[in-house]
Amino acid sequence: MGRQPVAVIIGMMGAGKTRVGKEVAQLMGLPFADADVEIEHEVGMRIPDYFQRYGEPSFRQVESDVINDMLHDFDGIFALGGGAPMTRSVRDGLADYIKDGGKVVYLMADPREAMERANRGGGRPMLDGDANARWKKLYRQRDPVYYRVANVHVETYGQTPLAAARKMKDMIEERTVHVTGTTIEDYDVRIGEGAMNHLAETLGDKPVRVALIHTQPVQRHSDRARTLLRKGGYEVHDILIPDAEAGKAIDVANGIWQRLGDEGFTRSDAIVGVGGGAATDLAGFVAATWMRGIRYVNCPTSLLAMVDASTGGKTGINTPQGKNLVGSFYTPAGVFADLRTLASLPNDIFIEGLGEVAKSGFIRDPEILRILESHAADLRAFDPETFLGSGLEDVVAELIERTVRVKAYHVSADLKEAGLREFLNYGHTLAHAIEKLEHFRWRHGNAVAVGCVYAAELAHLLGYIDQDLVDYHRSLLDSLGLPTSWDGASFDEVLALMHRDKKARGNKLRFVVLDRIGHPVHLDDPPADAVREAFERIRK
Ligand SMILES: NC(=O)c1ccc[n+]([C@@H]2O[C@H](COP(=O)([O-])OP(=O)(O)OC[C@H]3O[C@@H](n4cnc5c(N)ncnc54)[C@H](O)[C@@H]3O)[C@@H](O)[C@H]2O)c1
Ligand SMILES: O=C(O)C(=O)C[C@@H](O)[C@H](O)[C@H](O)COP(=O)(O)O
Repeated sequence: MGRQPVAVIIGMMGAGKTRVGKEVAQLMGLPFADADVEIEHEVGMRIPDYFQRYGEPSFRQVESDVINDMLHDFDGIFALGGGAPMTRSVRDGLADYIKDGGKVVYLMADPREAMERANRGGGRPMLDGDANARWKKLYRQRDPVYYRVANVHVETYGQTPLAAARKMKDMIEERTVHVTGTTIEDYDVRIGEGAMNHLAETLGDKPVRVALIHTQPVQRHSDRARTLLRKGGYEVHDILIPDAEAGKAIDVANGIWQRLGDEGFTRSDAIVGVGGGAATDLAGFVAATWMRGIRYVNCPTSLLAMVDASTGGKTGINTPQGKNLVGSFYTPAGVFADLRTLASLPNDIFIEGLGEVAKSGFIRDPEILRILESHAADLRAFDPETFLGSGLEDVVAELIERTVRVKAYHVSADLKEAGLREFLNYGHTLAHAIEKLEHFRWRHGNAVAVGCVYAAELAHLLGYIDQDLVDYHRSLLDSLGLPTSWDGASFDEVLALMHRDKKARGNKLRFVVLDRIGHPVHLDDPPADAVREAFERIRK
């Protein structure tokens, strides 16, 4: 692929495409180009003169040629004239550009303001005659086309050009993973600063009430969600739940069911979960069970929830007998991994999330492992206060996107975990036992790190992998600040809990092991002595 614009801006005359586009280019340190200026350069005269001399069809042909050339030969921010997307060949060019990863941004300004600005400027052949009436007619024709053609929609009502440009920059830089599947409605995982801005657009206009489920440590992020929801016109019902695993409990779910009943939640209302994986697991569980299922959206705020828990539809609670023993597969309508929320995430909880990131590298995407290796020291030193705008932010965004893609790959093909999805459970057979035996004082991602080393030892004992790969598990996880050993209980206690793992069948244990990096396999009913010996090897 050659050069292509970082973003193409479309929208009505007067929406501010040039003004805002120039600001965006400056913020991103990129060149800016305006299609109309390029056309004037090409034809050697001003556009009104060209229109008058040769007419609109000839102008549209030149416009299309110039734009399609620029789509392959310009690598900055490119603003198009208001009428350009109405030409078929321009739309085709933009569709190909999107397929190659391009961003076509519909700049949606307040129509009244845009109309006034367009009429003030003059020199617009399309507005000859009654300018207001012409503008309104064009708006009615063009708005639905812009909306369809664009893959990024930036609403700037009442904002200054700089504020609009900042918002557009965030949205251009956003990454999206599309989750599909034959048994689910598709949804997007949006990753970026400001990703939460998509809340209302994703919930749509059906819900009247929205239950905003969150924990206390993420209060400032749920406050932002509440503001966005209120702006979207919803009646917001704030539901504070106990933090971390204490929130994943039947009495918490029961308390929320009572509130939803008392506060009149119907099937068309919705739930938004804001917080770490425990909060999003619980929010999803309540959504799955209330009236047998209502719409929900996750706003994960921990790294672990962003890369794993918020996506894929495993919802649930713990019981006194073990981790996640009650729950359902119920997919969200959208997931917003807003990187701004990481600016309050404590270092140890960030590092914990790297456990699931590494797991995804081991089972599917070796590039994740390479990124982890080359940025281990910076990742380990994660500081929420300096994170946003730092070089590390891009690295973390890339890791989140890649890990979510690994998750999407498995859940799209096998939502209900008939086989393939079990690979996401690499390291979890032991991890869940550790969490339970440690009374949930051990963080999930830390337990998964130890569990991956255990699975590697088991695989090595049974001849699947060599010692080097076991050592690599230890050295990589250790370099990230993750634990690789545990000695908190007897083998018999661990074994009893591993038999309650959801992969177990009858009296037989079932593990996921690797036979090489990126290639997991199922291990059914392994020899008892290997199961025990692998455990001895992860003890301190
Ligand atoms: N459903 C799934 O597919 C899936 C996948 C992986 C993990 N999980 C579950 O997710 C849970 C682990 O998630 P977790 O690691 O996020 O733990 P967590 O939800 O317990 O959150 C960890 C702590 O960090 C706080 N926190 C979260 N975001 C914060 C922020 N931005 N600023 C300040 N504090 C913040 C939380 O309030 C909590 O105190 C486990 O229950 C695990 O079983 C589920
Ligand atoms: O999505 C999955 O499937 C996973 O197994 C992802 C795991 O990382 C996650 O911890 C999940 O909650 C484990 O689920 P469980 O079914 O083993 O309870």
